[in-house]
Amino acid sequence: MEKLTPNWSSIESVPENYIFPPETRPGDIEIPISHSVPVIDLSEAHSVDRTNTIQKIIKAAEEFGFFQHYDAYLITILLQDDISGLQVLKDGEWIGVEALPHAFLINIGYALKIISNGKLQSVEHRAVTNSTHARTSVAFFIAPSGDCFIEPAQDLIDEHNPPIYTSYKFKEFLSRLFDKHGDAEKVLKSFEESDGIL
Ligand SMILES: O=C(O)CCC(=O)C(=O)O
Ligand SMILES: [Fe+2]
Repeated sequence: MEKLTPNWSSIESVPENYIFPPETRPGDIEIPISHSVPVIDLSEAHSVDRTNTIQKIIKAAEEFGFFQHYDAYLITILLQDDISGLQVLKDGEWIGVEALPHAFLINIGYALKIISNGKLQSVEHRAVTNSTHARTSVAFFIAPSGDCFIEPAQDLIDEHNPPIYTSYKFKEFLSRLFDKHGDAEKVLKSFEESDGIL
């Protein structure tokens, strides 16, 4: 873990040239409400004949976009073109993230949320298609290996900040995720110190 976050507690600011002044930052986009988003029961994906579920997902992805989820790994580095489509869920509402060409968008994954002892939040997000312009995005996932132990970084733990999560092997997270049919919230809860219930 020390190798992953060597100077964590001493980092206080972001270099100036990495910061866009507020007036040049992209804004939020208003999201039209859709009542026709399909709901697909992913528990069927465990049955012997998964083809039907997979076809439903492919069709929904083509017509609507990429379903809502949290990223599971450390960070996702996302490169978008200038067609917006990414949306994040905040206070129960979907907010469109205006695309910023030539910039990377960094999403925090669950593993990093745990390493930061809950200081860094993972955000629920989705990507939607639009009927007039094709959109391309490239996601690069930085993932721990399956045998890597994920736990709150020692530098962030003291008497006032007890660890919120237990230590676990990353492959254990992935296998619980499959057991819980992709419900990452439930899985994360099972790794909380106060919970520990599978
Ligand atoms: O295309 C996008 O903007 C998001 C893709 C995404 O969320 C993912 O690959 O995890
Ligand atoms: Fe994602």
